Amino acid sequence: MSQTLGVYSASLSERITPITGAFAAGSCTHLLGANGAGKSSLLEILAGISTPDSGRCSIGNEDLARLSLTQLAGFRSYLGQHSYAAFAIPVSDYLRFYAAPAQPTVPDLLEQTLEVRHLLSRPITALSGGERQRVELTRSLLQVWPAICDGQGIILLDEPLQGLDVKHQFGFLALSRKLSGWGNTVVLSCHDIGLSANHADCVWLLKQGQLVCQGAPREVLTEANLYATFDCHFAVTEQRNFLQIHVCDPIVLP
Ligand SMILES: Nc1ncnc2c1ncn2[C@@H]1O[C@H](COP(=O)(O)OP(=O)(O)OP(=O)(O)O)[C@@H](O)[C@H]1O
Repeated sequence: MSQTLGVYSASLSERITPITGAFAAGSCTHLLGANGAGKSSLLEILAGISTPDSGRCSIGNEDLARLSLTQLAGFRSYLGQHSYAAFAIPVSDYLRFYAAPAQPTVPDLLEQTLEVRHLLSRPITALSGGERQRVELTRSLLQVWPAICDGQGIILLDEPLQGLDVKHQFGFLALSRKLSGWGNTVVLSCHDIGLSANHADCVWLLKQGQLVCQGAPREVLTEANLYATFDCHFAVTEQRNFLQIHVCDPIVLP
């Protein structure tokens, strides 16, 4: 089954107005927009956690609503913004609890990127914010790792970079591209426009629950589109094949 994700006129009361679009299998899409723009709400709809009031979602040729949670759990990972364990269990137990039966240990690729091995014996509640986020990212990918290895995974991540230091941010963005390169569908939300400009195959700009535009970063991340989305003036330049995006007009307080 191809794992292209589609939304057709999907809306969620006062959070998302009807949105239509597709996230291609094998692509890494970043959702960008101001606070409250609807990024988390859209991810919840795509994950099957929130049911749209109207419209529908599809995975390949299947209607998302027709898939059971057990079926989804085999290939779809979702990491919310506040997915934190509340109990002081060791990281190793936490990861083992969620891991796919066929992949009980952390694969080398995840370890190289997220570096959680030295944290395994520590209580999860005693980690720093960024360390916990690395454990949560590991957990969410470990859960569907066999499907990811087959290029059949759907990976939905709400602000995966939150709390990560620079090295782990870049490492994780490289990992996201690698996993989408294997055929998986990756959709994540991000607040760093400059990083998304250079690490996404596709970006969606959202504002007040609406899709402003979507497409390849170089086509979509124009000064006009960014102003329309964020109400800030941006300067977009290119250096050594990298897009550089800065706010160029400071917001003047009264
Ligand atoms: N559970 C909820 N019930 C009702 N409204 C909600 C709920 N969660 C979010 N909202 C509202 O829906 C709108 C979209 O919120 P959402 O969390 O999707 O935005 P976001 O783009 O992810 O924002 P942020 O960047 O701050 O995380 C906001 O107006 C928010 O107040």
